[in-house]
Amino acid sequence: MKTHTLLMPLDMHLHLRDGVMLENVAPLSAYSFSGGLVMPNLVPPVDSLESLKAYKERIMATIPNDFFEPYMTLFYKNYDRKFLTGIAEHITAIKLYPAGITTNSEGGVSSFDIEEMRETLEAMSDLGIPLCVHGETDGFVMDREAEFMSVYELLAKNFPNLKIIMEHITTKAAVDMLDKYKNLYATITVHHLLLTLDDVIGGMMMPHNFCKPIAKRPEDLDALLSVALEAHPKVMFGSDSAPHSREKKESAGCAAGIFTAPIALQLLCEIFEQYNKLENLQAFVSDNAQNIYGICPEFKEVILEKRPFLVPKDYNGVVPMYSDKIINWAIQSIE
Ligand SMILES: NC(=O)N[C@@H](CC(=O)O)C(=O)O
Ligand SMILES: [Zn+2]
Ligand SMILES: [Zn+2]
Repeated sequence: MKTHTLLMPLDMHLHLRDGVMLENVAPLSAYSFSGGLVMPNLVPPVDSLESLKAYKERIMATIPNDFFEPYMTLFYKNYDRKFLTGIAEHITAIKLYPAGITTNSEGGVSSFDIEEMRETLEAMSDLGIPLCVHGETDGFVMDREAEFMSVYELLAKNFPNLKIIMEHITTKAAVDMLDKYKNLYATITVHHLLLTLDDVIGGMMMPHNFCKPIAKRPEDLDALLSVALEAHPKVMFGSDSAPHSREKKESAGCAAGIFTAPIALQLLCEIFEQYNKLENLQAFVSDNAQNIYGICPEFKEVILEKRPFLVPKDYNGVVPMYSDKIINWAIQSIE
């Protein structure tokens, strides 16, 4: 049987939620990943040292028997230097959301006035805290990410020593930015390596393929594949696994977010094998992130095997992408 081994897989964009949902999904990530960058968009957002520490403890309590590092993030506000100096050692990044643009982002940034942000972003540069960004404007839905490129350029030029991570990129426009500014990086999800808008609304409407940013055009998918399959050193895997209850997904007013954490590595193997690029998957799912963030995850070895795997209908009521469908790779063992 064909197998493929991955060492210390990392998921550098992960929603673990809170409460019962946290208890349900955190063990699924902890099973197959060494660590993940945990998003701060709880209600209310994680925006203080107290709430950050308490959230990390609640995460750790759900995974008593697994080695899994929750790399914590703080919800971006125009924090002052003193506050940032005190919190720097407790966080891996700060996550910026434009106000109202995605799930639980109401308290985000409503104006990208560089002068208003200068103190915070200069302090982050000096302290070596990366800035992760959900990069969408409030324009027409298919153009939101491309329109946001001017904001990335403004940030990259004004803060040349700030590491800026374009989160969950979905367009050729974003891919083209990677080689233009030395301080711009990106995460790519597994679903954006598989889906276009057709898979969301091209036939029957598919709520479990609906997320922000929405999947785009075939040429965008090709651009994402080109950098992911080569494991371009400035891109890394971030699932953006974003669980919502079945009720919130299968309803009028479907919540944005695709739940992929438990099937992400299997799907990545399938994609990379299909394009004969399995040898680059290790860099995409771990090595690049280690270099970009300067992190050293705990040892974990995940052996995957090529065999039909029926994706569960749901995980305690949370429906994954490709629910009840057969995919071609499965997890064989983990050490
Ligand atoms: N990606 C999504 O569609 N949803 C995410 C938020 C986000 O990452 O934008 C969520 O928290 O549900
Ligand atoms: Zn986002
Ligand atoms: Zn997200």
